[in-house]
Amino acid sequence: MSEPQYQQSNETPSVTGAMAALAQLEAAGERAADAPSRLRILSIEGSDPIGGAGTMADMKAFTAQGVFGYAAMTSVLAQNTQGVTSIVNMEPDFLVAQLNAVSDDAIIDSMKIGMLGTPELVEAVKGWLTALEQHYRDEGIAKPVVVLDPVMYAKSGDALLTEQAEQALRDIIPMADIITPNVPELAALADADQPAADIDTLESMAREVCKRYGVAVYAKGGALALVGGASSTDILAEPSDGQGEVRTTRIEGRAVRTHNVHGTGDTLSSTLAALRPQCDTWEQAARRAKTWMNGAIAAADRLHVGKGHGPVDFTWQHAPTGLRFSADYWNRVRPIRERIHGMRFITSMVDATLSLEDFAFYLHQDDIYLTDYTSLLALASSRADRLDERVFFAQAASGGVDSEVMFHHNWYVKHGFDPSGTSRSEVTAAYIGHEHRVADSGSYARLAAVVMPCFWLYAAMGKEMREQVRNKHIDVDTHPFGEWIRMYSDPEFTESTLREVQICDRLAAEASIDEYEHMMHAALVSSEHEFRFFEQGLTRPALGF
Ligand SMILES: Nc1ncnc2c1ncn2[C@@H]1O[C@H](COP(=O)(O)OP(=O)(O)O)[C@@H](O)[C@H]1O
Ligand SMILES: Cc1ncc(COP(=O)(O)OP(=O)(O)O)c(N)n1
Repeated sequence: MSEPQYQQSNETPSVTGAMAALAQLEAAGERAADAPSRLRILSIEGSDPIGGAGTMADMKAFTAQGVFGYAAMTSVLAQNTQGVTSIVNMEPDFLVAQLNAVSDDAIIDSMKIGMLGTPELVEAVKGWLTALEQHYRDEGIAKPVVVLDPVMYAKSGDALLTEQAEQALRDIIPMADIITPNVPELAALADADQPAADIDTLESMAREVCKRYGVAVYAKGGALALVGGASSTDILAEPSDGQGEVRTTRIEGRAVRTHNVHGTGDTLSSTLAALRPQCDTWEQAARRAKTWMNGAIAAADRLHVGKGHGPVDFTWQHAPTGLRFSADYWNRVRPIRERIHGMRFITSMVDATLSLEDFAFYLHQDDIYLTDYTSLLALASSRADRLDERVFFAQAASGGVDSEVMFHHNWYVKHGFDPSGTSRSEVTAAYIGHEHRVADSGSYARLAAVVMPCFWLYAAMGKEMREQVRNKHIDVDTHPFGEWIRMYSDPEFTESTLREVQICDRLAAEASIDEYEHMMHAALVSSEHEFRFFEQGLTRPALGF
């Protein structure tokens, strides 16, 4: 008997459909074995030794988008965040030699053309690009995407294009798939008297330039983001048919209040060049580029590069390097720390004017909180991936918290309070709720971070309050809240705090940027809850205490 044959006619449509789909997947798999793993994008640009604009920005933007970058340099600049001091333009033949070095050896999927400097350099690129496109047509190779950034000036006001080169630049524009002028460059291309001062004018200029040159225009509106409003909007204008009709789309983003925007235009253009081959439309590529750009600008202030307009952070999706999680947290939590240290509940504890009733209310809420906190420390122990950390959290859950609970109990007895029957306040419930939600994520790192402020903010406060009491020449042993202050300034508690912080640093160093930010968010929200927790001591709601 012969083997059964899989003949189409004998199978149901769903089976044949599945078989065809599987065959397609298998064929794609076979092809993938020969396909390049990365898109290959060329930057034709001038340099920037400070690393924020030009070739350097392009290379970093390419890497951030997961593509491989080639670079041919049109000019070498002495520039930094404060401006351009000197420019050496390449000999046109030498630029062509660089371009040929790339195109004779490798395939170019996409390119970003930026600063071209002189009419001769523009002509050199034009000649090389014409020959390349002809060669790709002859060989049946897909035409590379061409993004042309019509660089005319740096934000510092320095001219990056000679006057004579401007006409040559206009002549090369039709060779591009898209041009990416900023506000003044768009006005120059539209022959407008004034640069656009609002988004409607930017849109009509982009429409005009798109119509005039027959290419898509991505008008970068950074200059408008700086003049106010919460949003930063760019305009995408595309020829919508062959009859000169233009479709415009507003590409919206959040405005970032920063002066660190050196190289934003270069970076946006090279990001578009990297993303277009990965997207179906310019609009899709533009939205992805804008979103990424926004993250890079939002992280720019923390880079601390240069004295002028600093660059954006191309690596914003990576956890900070050289900056520990603990240092990052301590810096970011500063406003909350300052509010805690200056709040009346704390200052009146130090000068011993806090009423015993207010303190008793706070203490009892703390009792309620600690019950849950202990269970979270125990959970952290069970999740710990290292024995020493498992032991640390287990000990903190039993020994550490135990001493606080004992202190509370003794204090009630000494001062004649009976906390039984008091329920958890909304503030206490909210803090506990936050910690449990973070724990529910299942992440050990986030759990370690969410419980950290309860160690560190108390240790810092204990230390500072003890100093303040000493400065007032009050003996901490006779101070009405001295025992509480002593508990949190105790070397053993400080040591536990240090260990907990070290654990968070270790976990953060091994975390992805996403996990790092989750840890940071968990810790910062806990810190805000700490502030409210103290605050409720004075605003205490009636809970039957
Ligand atoms: N302060 C800002 N907040 C948000 N986005 C900005 C800001 N400044 C610039 N951008 C964005 O950066 C990109 C580059 O634009 P722009 O700064 O106008 O270019 P150029 O550097 O060529 O002047 C655009 O997407 C723009 O919207
Ligand atoms: C070599 C080089 N090319 C282009 C620019 C312009 O960069 P841009 O992104 O427009 O931002 P600013 O530098 O103007 O802030 C440049 N500066 N250098």
